[in-house]
Amino acid sequence: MEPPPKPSTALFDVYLRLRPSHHTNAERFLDVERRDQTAPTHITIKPPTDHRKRAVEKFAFTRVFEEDAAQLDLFTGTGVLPLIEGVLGPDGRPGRDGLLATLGVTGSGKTHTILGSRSQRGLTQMTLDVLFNSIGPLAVDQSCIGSVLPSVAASDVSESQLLPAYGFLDSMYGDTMSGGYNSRAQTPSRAQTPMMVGPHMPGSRRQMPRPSAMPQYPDVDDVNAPVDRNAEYAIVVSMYEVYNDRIFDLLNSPPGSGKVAQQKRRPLLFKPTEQSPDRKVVAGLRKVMCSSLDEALMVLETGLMERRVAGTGSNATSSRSHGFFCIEVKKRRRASREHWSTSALQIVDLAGSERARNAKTAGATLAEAGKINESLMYLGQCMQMQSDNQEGNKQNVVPFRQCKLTELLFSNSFPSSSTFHHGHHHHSSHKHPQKAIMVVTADPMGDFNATSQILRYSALAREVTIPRIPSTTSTILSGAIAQGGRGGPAASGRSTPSATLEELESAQQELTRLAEDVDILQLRLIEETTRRQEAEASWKAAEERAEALEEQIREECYNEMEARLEEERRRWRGAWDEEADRNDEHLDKKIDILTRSGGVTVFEDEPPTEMERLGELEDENEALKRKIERLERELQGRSPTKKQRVLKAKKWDIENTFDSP
Ligand SMILES: Nc1ncnc2c1ncn2[C@@H]1O[C@H](COP(=O)(O)OP(=O)(O)OP(=O)(O)O)[C@@H](O)[C@H]1O
Repeated sequence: MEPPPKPSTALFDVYLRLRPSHHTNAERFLDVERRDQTAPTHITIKPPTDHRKRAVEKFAFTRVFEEDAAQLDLFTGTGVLPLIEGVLGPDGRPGRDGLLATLGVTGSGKTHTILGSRSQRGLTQMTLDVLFNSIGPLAVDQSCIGSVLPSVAASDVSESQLLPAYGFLDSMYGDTMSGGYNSRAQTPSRAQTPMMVGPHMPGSRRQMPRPSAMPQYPDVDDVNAPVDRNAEYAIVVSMYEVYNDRIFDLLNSPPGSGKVAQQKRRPLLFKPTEQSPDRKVVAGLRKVMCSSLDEALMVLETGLMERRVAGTGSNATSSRSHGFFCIEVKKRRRASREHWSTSALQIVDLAGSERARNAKTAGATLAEAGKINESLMYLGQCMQMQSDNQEGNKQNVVPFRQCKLTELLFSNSFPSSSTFHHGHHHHSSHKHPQKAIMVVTADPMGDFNATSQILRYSALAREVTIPRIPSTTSTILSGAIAQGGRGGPAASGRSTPSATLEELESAQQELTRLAEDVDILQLRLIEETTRRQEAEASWKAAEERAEALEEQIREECYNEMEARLEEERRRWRGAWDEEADRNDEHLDKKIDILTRSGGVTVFEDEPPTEMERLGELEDENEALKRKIERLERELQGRSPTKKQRVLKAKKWDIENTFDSP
C-alpha cells in the first residue's frame, strides 16, 4: 500500500504521533512499518491478546512519529512552518488560513503535543514564537497600539470587542498588575507556572501568568518564516471552547470564579454577520491585540486557566471541551496604510474521545458524553469522506454542517465556500481553502478498541488483509493436482485440521471486529433517528404554525374586503341620492317654466275655460301616472348603473311628455 496521492480536496495532512506508553506491562498492539531510510508512513495493528493469525489492519498517514520524537521534531516535521508562512503571506501575496488540530483517545498526548507541559513547549507556543520572531520590526510598534487599534478593529467582521493586551490583562488581573506586567522580577515569585495553577477558590484573585515561569524549551530562535517586507503586521488572538455543541469565550469570563460564574457563561453564536454575510464567524468574541510573544503567551495562559476552571465541573481528568486558540495575522501595506487584511491560524485541542460502546453501555452518561462523541463522530464522518475521496471514488460532499465542531473546523476548507451560500465573494483572503494539519496521537499499548476506532477514521488510507481461507474445493483440488502431478502425498498443509481451525478462528475474530463496527453503526443510527424525529416534529409544528397563520391572514383579508365593499356601497348611495335631488330640482324648474309659458300661450289664443283646463290637466295627469308606472316597472331589478341610465331616459321621456301636447 503506497502513501496515497494528495488530491487538492484533502481536508488534512494527517500525522500520527505515538507516545511512550505508561502502561508498562501491557502488550503492544501497534507496529510501525519501516521501509528504508525515509520517515515511516504506515502502521499495522492487531488486538494485543491475539496470538493467532487474524486480519491485520494497515493504515497510512502523511508521516508517523514514533515514541522517541521530541516536541521540536513535531514542530519541524508536521508542516507547521508552511502554515505560519501561509498566514504571513510573504512577498505581497494574500495570506492563507491555517488549521492545526490534535485528535486522540483521552490521555494519548493531544494536549502535550499542542500546548506542551510544565517543562516543554507545545506546538502553539513554538508557533507564536516563530510568528513574532519572523515579523520582528514589521510588527506594529507597541507605542502606536492605541492609535492603530481602531483601524484594526474596523477590519474585524465578527462583532468582536478588541482590546490591547495590557488592557485585557489589566481587566483580568487587576492590581496584581501594579508594577507593570512586563516587570517579571517584581511579580511575587511563586514556583507554580500558570499551567499548574488549579481551579481558583471563589473570590480569590487569579494568579498572573509569568512568561519567565513558562517553559522556554524547545528553543526556536533560529527558525524563521518568510514575511512580507513591505507590510506592517498586527497579531490578534482569541480563545474559545466548544462544550456541549455551544461556544464559550475563554477570554471573557464573568467576574469571579466557581460554579456561579460558570453558570453565567453566555454561549456565542457561529453565524453570518452584517459585515460577513456569506461566511459564518464566531460572533461577539473578545479579542486581544498582542505586540509581543510574552503578551500572547500570557493571554494564552489566561484562556487555558479559564478552560481548566470551566472543565473541573464535569471531569477533572480530561479535557471535556474542544479548545480553540485563534491567531489572526493582520497585514497592511506599510506605505499606503490602507485597510488590514486578515488571515487566521486556528489551533485546536480536541476533546478526548471515548469509545462509543462504553458510552452506550453507560446509558445515563451517554447524554453527557454524547456531545463529545457525537461531534467526534461527525468529525470522523468528514475525515472518512476525505479518505474515500482519496481512494479515487467520486467526490463526496463533506457533511461538515452537522455540528458546531465540524462547521468550525471545515467552513474554510473549500475553495471560496461563499459560493455555497449566496454565490458572491466577500473576503478576498478566503479565496484559497485553508491549509490544515491534524496530529493524531496514540498510545501503542493503550486501549486497543478506542485507538483503532480513531485510526480507522483518521487515516488517509486503510487496508485490511484477511488471511485467505481457501475453499474446500480448492483445497481438495490443489491436493489432487499435487497428488496427480507428483504422485506423492498431499503437499498442501492447509488441509490439516489444525490449520483449518486456526483459519476459522481468525474468521471468527474478524466477525467480532465487524460486530463491533455494527454496534457503533447502530449507535449512530439511534442518534440519526433521534435527529430525524426531532426534525420531523419541528417540521410538523412549523406546518401547523403556517396553517394557523394562513387562517388568520384569510380572516383579515375577508374583513378588509367587507369593509371596502361597505364603503363603496355608501359612496354609491350618496351619489345616487345626490343625483336624485338634482333631478327633482331640475324637474321643479321645468314645471315652473312650463306652467308660466303655458299660461302665456293660453292667453294669446282663446283663454280656456276652467273646466276645460281641469279636464286637460287631469288627462295629462293620467297619462303621466301611467308613464311613471311603466317606468317604475322597468326600473325594478336593474343594476345601479343601469338605473342611472334609465333615470336619464325617464327625464327625457318626461320632457317629451311635456313638450308633445
Ligand atoms: N509524547 C509524550 N512524551 C512524554 N509525555 C507525554 C507524551 N504525551 C503525553 N504525555 C504525558 O501524558 C499525560 C497525558 O497527556 P495529555 O494530557 O497530553 O493527554 P490528552 O490526550 O490531552 O488527554 P485528554 O483528552 O484527557 O485531554 C500528560 O502528563 C503528558 O505530559
